[in-house]
Amino acid sequence: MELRVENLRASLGGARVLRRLSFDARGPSFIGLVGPNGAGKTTLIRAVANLIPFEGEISLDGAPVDSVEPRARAKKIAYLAQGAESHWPLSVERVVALGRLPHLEPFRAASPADEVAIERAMELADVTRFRDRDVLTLSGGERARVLLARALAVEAELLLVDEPVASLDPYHQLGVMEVLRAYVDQGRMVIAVLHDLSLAARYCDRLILLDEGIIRADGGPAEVLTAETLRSVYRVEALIGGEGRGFHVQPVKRVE
Ligand SMILES: Nc1ncnc2c1ncn2[C@@H]1O[C@H](COP(=O)(O)OP(=O)(O)OP(=O)(O)O)[C@@H](O)[C@H]1O
Repeated sequence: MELRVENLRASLGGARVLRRLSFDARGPSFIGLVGPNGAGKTTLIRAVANLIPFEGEISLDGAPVDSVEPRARAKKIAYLAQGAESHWPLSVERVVALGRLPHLEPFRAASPADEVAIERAMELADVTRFRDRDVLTLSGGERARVLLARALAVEAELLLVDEPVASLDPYHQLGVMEVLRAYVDQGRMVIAVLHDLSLAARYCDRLILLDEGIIRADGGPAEVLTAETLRSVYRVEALIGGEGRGFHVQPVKRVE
């Protein structure tokens, strides 16, 4: 899978949110999209999912995303929105099964491959024990994992997730990062919007740091999360240490 973003621009409500943004990503890759509030992270992944109008080019394996037939696109790209909610009183299993919709032939029941994907996704997101529960009766963090399972069940080559760990306890934050890592290690691409810089650095192959609609840094976690970028982009002094899975960033003071 190859993703190319070339000269991407997008405006929302008359305001320019993304300004001439370009990057390429290839092969199995776990990309963390980081940056301060309002930087344009959600807008960028919504553009990649072809959910908002944009100028410039976004292509997947050479095909512009806006030219791909919607059902084919829904199989190739899964998107989990920030704070996504479930509004209907469906069982957990039914909600996760919705992730298979792009794969279903009209008026056909789920195939064995669909069943396997649904079971696997529930297992990965640690929600199998809730399978018969009404999703509306779950806690916020449990529901967030069900919605992640729905996105995993798509088995898309590109998974876009917006703040997937925001409402989770530490155990499940690590669990979700491991699940996303494993998804990439199966040969797919994940782009995750993350505010927890330590988690981002420890699990992602690459970080793209956005600020005011432009890419301010792009590279390995230690290259991107320097004292200088944390000061100039996030406006914080931070303690940075460790490497690999031990890498950590601890913001300690605001810079005015
Ligand atoms: N419909 C809209 N009309 C006007 N401005 C908008 C609209 N939607 C988003 N914006 C603005 O676009 C900018 C980028 O928003 P976006 O949601 O992409 O940021 P973000 O980096 O994901 O932020 P956060 O970390 O706070 O979720 C923000 O300043 C936001 O206020």
